[in-house]
Amino acid sequence: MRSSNARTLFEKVWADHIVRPETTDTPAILYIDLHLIHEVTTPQAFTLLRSQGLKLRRPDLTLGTMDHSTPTTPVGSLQDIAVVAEGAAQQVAQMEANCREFGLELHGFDSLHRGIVHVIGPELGATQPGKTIVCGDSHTSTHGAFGALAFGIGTTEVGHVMATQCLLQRKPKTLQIEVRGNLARGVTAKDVILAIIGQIGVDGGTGHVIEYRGNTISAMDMDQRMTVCNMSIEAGARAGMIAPDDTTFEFLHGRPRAPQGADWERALERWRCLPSDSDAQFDKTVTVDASALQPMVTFGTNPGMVVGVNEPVPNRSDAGFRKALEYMQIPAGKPLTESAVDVVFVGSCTNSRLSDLQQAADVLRGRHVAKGVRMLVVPGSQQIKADAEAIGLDEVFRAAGAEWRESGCSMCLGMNGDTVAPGHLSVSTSNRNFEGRQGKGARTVLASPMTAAASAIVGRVADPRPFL
Ligand SMILES: CC(C)[C@H](C(=O)O)[C@@H](O)C(=O)O
Ligand code: SF4
Repeated sequence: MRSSNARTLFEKVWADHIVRPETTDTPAILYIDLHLIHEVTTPQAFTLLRSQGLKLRRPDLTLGTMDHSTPTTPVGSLQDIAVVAEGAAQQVAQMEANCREFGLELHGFDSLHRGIVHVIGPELGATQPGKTIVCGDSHTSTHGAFGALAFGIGTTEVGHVMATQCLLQRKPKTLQIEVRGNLARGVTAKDVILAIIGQIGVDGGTGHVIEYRGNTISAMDMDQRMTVCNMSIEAGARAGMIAPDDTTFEFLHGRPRAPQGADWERALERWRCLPSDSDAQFDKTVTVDASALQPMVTFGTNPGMVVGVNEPVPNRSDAGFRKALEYMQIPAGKPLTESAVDVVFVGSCTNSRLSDLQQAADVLRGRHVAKGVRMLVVPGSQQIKADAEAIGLDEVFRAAGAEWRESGCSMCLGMNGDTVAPGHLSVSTSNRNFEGRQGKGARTVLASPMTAAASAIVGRVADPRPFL
């Protein structure tokens, strides 16, 4: 039976945070529970605050890290960063100074919790169900895996949130993506989200907040759910969300910023009310059969240009498609397994958590990276680095001939000096394969950690399943 007040997860979180409702003339004013900040998109906002003599409205709801411009080779001090990349050094020093001046918590160089902003929020337990979370970064959608409404904002909006803890927003529409079926061995959350983007297109989610549902999603652990939500933005969506459940609660329990004791019990009560009502209506519905999926790889210059690793690259005559294949130097009609690989990158906010590293290590254990291939493994946070080292993953990577690095965004976008050379082909576990994303003229194939590791061994894009 339909009841008129049935609501989706998104609608519940939205309604809980309305300070002033939307009208035809004005967007809604939305209260923000957590503002994550990093060194790239904050300098202008701090300058604005300073020039207007403003303080942060809620420094206690603001959490900073440095990730994009930080070196992944060990450095002794801030000064050493200049050696890596000059602009980067300035950004990092400025972030330190700004956070000190405004009294903000920053996970700087010495912090065990420094790492990619979308990795440390969940790791600290700051990311929680039902929260509104923003950051001047498009992959803020990652935090939606916990049933939070989380999205990227522009630099001007970063300033608004700093000054007011609020944001002007138009209410997006809702899109449910129902993913059903058990994943075959060697097929991961990364393959699921790449397949979804392949199916609905890079603008398939435009104007919508996606809720991922179905038994494939509920069977996923939090790392996998984060991988899925992370790439919502690559389907054009405003945000991606997954209903919180026991998997979510177990992940959060006991983390430093999660509620404790009686507060935890009260939080659980609230969180259990968040999932979409059974008769809630979505503006749009898409169904995906995940049981038939194979490992996916991108062949073009957007994440929607994707095929199964053994499938031939499709042939289309439109100019955009031709241009993408030309840039990628990938022929239509042949599978990517014929393409030679120069670089393999395991990392980024999509796939740099412990289980991702474990999957790559499982493929590499006792094997070696092919001659001429450079493989870089970059954990998402210093905590993940420590956890990985505690179980010997660093040794597996080093023994295989891969480089084991400090945490950060690294080669995902190459702001810190970790780049792919012009013309080189990189198999990357990151989320964007745009022209020049990993370096000028670099060619990027997006894939799962297992596919990336298998490709490193073979020296061509490779199906990981024979290595499992
Ligand atoms: C630098 C930052 C603004 C950017 C983003 O918003 O996503 C980056 O993280 C990216 O992945 O391209
Ligand atoms: S890892 Fe990549 S996608 Fe994620 S925040 Fe950093 S640059 Fe952006």
